[in-house]
Amino acid sequence: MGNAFSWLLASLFGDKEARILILGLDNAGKTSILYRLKEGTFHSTVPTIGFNAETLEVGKLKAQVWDLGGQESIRPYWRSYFSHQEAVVFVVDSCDSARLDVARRELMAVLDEEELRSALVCVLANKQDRPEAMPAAAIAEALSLTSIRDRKWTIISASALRGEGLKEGFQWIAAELDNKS
Ligand SMILES: Nc1nc2c(ncn2[C@@H]2O[C@H](COP(=O)(O)OP(=O)(O)OP(=O)(O)O)[C@@H](O)[C@H]2O)c(=O)[nH]1
Ligand SMILES: [Mg+2]
Repeated sequence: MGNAFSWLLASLFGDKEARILILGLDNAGKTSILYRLKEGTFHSTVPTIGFNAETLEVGKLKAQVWDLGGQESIRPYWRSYFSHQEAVVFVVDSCDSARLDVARRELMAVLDEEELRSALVCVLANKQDRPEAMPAAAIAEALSLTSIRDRKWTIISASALRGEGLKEGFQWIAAELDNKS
């Protein structure tokens, strides 16, 4: 009852918190993106063992954001976080062409999960500041994004280092959530 009432108030006053997961292979830049958005600066990071969780406010979107470790041995634990998530931000290292196929398989496995069947998908093609970065269109093709038919998705060129493309990704999620409600 208390929860239902506070949710109603939150809806009325536009203070609903979305739940967003940041997923992707190790070294993609997930933690860098989370803290770039949270603090506005680019921090050095260490590989995430477990998760980081922060509340982010991007424009009018307020979200609980979970950044999970992407190492192969940790990926089986991702599914513990899948329930009640409105969106997945899937981060790709645009310079890591050798592992794009692994990234595609991991993304498709995530999209097959029942608990995430209505989650929005925003792919961030990160590290676009580097000269060897593949363009977002090539990454979209390598990830077979056009085969995704059961949900809204987008791909955005991004750089956690320069702070580019990140707000745009979260604003896209906010706009799509507004359309849904
Ligand atoms: N040049 C460049 N380097 C980046 C960018 N984003 C992240 N990095 C670097 O990429 C490396 C990995 O970044 P993390 O944010 O720790 O990656 P992660 O996806 O959280 O990795 P795991 O926690 O192991 O899953 C670090 O050395 C970052 O400094 C970017 O936009 N440009
Ligand atoms: Mg990390």
